[in-house]
Amino acid sequence: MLHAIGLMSGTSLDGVDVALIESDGISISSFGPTGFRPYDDEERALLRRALADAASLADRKARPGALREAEALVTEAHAEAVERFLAAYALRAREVDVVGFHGQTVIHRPERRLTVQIGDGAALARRLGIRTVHDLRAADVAAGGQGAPFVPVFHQALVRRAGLAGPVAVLNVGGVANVTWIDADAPPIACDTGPGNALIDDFMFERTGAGIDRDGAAAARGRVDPAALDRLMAHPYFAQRPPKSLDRNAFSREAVSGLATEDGAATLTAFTARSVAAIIAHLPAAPALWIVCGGGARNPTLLRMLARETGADVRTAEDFGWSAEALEAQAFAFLAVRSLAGLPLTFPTTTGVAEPLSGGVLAEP
Ligand SMILES: Nc1ncnc2c1ncn2[C@@H]1O[C@H](COP(=O)(O)OP(=O)(O)OP(=O)(O)O)[C@@H](O)[C@H]1O
Ligand SMILES: CC(=O)N[C@H]1[C@@H]2OC[C@@H](O2)[C@@H](O)[C@@H]1O[C@H](C)C(=O)O
Repeated sequence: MLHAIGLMSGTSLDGVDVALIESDGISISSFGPTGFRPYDDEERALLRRALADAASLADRKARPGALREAEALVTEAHAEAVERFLAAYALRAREVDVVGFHGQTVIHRPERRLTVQIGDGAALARRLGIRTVHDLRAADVAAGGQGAPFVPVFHQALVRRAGLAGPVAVLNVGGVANVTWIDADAPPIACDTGPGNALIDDFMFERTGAGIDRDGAAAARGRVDPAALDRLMAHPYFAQRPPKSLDRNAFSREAVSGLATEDGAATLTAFTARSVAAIIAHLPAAPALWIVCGGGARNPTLLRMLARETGADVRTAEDFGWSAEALEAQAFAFLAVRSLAGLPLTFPTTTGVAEPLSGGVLAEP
């Protein structure tokens, strides 16, 4: 068993999640503490500029425009996050066997065999004095895979550890939503389902300056506009069979631009719920249980809409003693251990690679 720290900075641009686990990459022997290092408004603005400057990237090593400055910020923020975490829990770097460093996705175009997560893994390893596995998505995309989602193999370990009979769906609602369908020991089936919180966050940022509909309060007061929801659901992505994945900015919120803020929030929240339910038609069997993780698990309005749209039992990661917020960081700790062991990170049924494939680049301190 190794002590591994996982680091995730996701598409919501809210900050760096940190988690410590003990695992051999197959089972999880213990969950350690978790941490979070938020981005401040200035850092988030720089990351948004970097996302915009990355839209035209063709060379995954190029760092035009704000990307070089943003990569330095991402590396520094992750280093600070780990250093504060170690200090908070009186841990020493030599007690950590490996760090799994996802970095910050700035562009994801698997159809062009291009995915870029900024963050300097070699610099982070040197700064922390800990072996660091980074650039975890590159091998999958280079092999023709979707390059996402990567959490399914960890979801499967969680479901197995909880002794849950399948079929169970584990749904991560981050900026983008992704689902893992798990039944017994069959390979997990997974894909991005559609929008998670990103459209809601961006809409609320535009209308109120706060990049969140906290507790789904605005959506709860609003009314879903059926015509706008139908327009949103007409996107061809929902008819595609898995494996499939998304860039954060894959969907437009133009359909709700004419709605009042609360009705727009309600309609975008319903869009997330209905697009999640649309994946059921592409699964071997409808899950009777959905376990929601990611920040969206904190949105009761979304959870209510998910239960209505799926017709299933919708619970949260916390209901099972998991950490909704830190689960992705835990996953990248698990994936880093698997990378060191040469175990597969992705599968034909999760990203569409031809064979189970390992990945990640190891940087020694
Ligand atoms: N109390 C809350 N009420 C409503 N939404 C919330 C709440 N707390 C968090 N969120 C949502 O969760 C988001 C952060 O979730 P999370 O950290 O899972 O995203 P992420 O990991 O960056 O995304 P991704 O998994 O796509 O990379 C916030 O941007 C916000 O939209
Ligand atoms: C390219 C990329 O960073 N994709 C993210 C994004 O955020 C959620 C969803 O889209 C998922 O596909 C993925 O992250 C999670 C951690 C994953 O790979 O499982």
